[in-house]
Amino acid sequence: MTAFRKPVVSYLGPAASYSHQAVRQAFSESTWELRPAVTIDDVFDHVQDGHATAGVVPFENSTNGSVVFTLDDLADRSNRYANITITGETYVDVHHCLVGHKVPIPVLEDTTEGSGTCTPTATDPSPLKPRSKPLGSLKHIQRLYSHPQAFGQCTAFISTYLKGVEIFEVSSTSKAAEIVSKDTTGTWAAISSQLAAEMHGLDFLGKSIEDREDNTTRFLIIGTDPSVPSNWDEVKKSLAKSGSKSLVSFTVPHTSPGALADVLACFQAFDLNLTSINSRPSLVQPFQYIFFVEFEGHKHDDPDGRVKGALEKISGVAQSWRWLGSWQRYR
Ligand SMILES: O=C(O)C(=O)C[C@]1(C(=O)O)C=C[C@@H](O)C=C1
Repeated sequence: MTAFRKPVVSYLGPAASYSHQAVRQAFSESTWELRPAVTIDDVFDHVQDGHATAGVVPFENSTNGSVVFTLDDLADRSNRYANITITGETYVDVHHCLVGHKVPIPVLEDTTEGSGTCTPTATDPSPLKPRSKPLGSLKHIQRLYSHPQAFGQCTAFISTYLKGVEIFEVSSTSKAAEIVSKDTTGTWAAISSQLAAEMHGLDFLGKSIEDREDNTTRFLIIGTDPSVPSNWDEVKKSLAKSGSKSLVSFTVPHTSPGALADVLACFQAFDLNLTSINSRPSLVQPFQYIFFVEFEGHKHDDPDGRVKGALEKISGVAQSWRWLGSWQRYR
């Protein structure tokens, strides 16, 4: 008798990362094996090479913008991820904690919190006010670990209460908590989820330290099978209710004026509403770009042929282009 093996979905780990929350939201552990990967590149590799059926990767954050690691993999400059397509999306509300070790014996005169006001500078004349205060002294903190996206989401708290602290960018927020749990000096701290702190037995030095209360990250679900699913009729009903989105990447001839506008006009010509535009360097020539356009519409659920029409028109004006997927929208 052969044991039933669950299909694998890969995500940026270790456990208790925000990607872990996203994958648990979108995939049931009763039918899927949720497997942590070390980097976003690894998630793409595992899916492309068939070691995972699906992957979950962060795409954009409402406070700090695009996740460039994911865009770079989608740009696929060396044709490593030729079979990857986007099949879905999910959103996670992101509330960061500052975690580490409390000062063992608080110093009497150390009230630490300060005024909670950043000093205005020439480059930032009206700095953001942090939303929350530290839960105790931070004077002992010398190192701060987190994922670059998380640093970008907590700028007011960091610049107000952790000025001068050395910053260490690591592969995920849960990795940061894991690193800090091994600190024997008591002077390191991490920005991570509450769950990661609890998992590693760390103290809470701050809660809700993100700049904005509505801080949300959108994750994409990736796979390698662009064909229509077997339960297509059911899927179509959901698409009709919530709508759908598609993503294309393209390059344009950089010497011809208006080339980018020509591609954008293809969407306008077929009345397709754009939902996001991004770009990443092509790495072919300095200051040439790969563009990403996300729009409302689905390649396989396109009764009036608008998506088909736009894609055909794009192939006539772009230097190169690629459909990266169509999926049900959640927001
Ligand atoms: O570091 C994590 O916990 C992640 O899952 C990555 C990530 C990201 O890259 O955006 C996910 C959500 C938050 O925006 C911060 C970090």
